[in-house]
Amino acid sequence: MKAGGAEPSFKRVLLKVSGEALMGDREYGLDSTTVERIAAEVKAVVEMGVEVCLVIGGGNIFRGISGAANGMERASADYMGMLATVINSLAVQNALERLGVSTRVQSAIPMTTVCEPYIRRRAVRHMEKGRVVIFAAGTGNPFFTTDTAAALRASEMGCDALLKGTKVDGVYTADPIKDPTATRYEKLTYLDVLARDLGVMDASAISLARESDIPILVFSITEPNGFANIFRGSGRYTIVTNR
Ligand SMILES: Nc1ncnc2c1ncn2[C@@H]1O[C@H](COP(=O)(O)OP(=O)(O)OP(=O)(O)O)[C@@H](O)[C@H]1O
Ligand SMILES: O=c1ccn([C@@H]2O[C@H](COP(=O)(O)O)[C@@H](O)[C@H]2O)c(=O)[nH]1
Repeated sequence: MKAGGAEPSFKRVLLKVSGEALMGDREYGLDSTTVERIAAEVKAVVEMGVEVCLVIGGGNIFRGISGAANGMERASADYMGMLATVINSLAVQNALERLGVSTRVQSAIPMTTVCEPYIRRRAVRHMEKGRVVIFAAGTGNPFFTTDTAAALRASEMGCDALLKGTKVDGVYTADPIKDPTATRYEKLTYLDVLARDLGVMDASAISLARESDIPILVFSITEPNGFANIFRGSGRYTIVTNR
């Protein structure tokens, strides 16, 4: 499947959805209309013949760093954040299955009465069978983020691209939500993102994607069809690669 006109074909991709994007206009938690819209876009992309796996953030429920700022031990707070991503993953799984999309949730923190534990070879097999695999609980380790989990799972699954769906439509010279004068890049290298300290994704995720040579496409998932349009050749995104 072609993405972005002149971009290479993507057969298997990992979509990272920020937790905050699942809030819609709410201040906290999940907006069911937004979850259903994103699920419908994932279904459309699967129907184009693309193998899709997902990592969902937890920022709409809990971030470890906020717990630590309020005096909690950081590792415990991070485990709470990881559990938040499991809640989001189950919500997205449910929305996909209501649309008839076959899915599996695999958690990096084993909770076998709720979902499968993460087993790499099993996840690959699910994807080969056309199932959407949702990787929950981040990396399973505190002090990391779901961006790093996304780069890790994309590497392990042999994905052709990591698509980061967030609230902004690409990478900017500064955070566009805080700085209205920030300008948008069309294309960057991993080293540019690291050297210019562009905060759209954490440095460990960028470094891992760089090592695995997996292009990162940053796009707005709050924009209707933001994800599906990338595969229709009409998507708006910033692409981060080695060159
Ligand atoms: N240079 C930059 N270019 C674009 N966005 C930036 C930049 N610097 C900071 N940002 C901010 O980074 C955010 C992307 O992170 P995002 O909100 O997706 O967080 P996350 O940790 O991936 O997910 P969650 O919402 O689950 O915490 C954007 O919404 C944007 O406001
Ligand atoms: O590998 C990981 C992934 C996540 N966490 C914790 O979860 C929250 C939510 O993830 P976001 O990436 O911020 O959406 C994060 O703030 C961490 O507290 C983790 O510890 N390890």
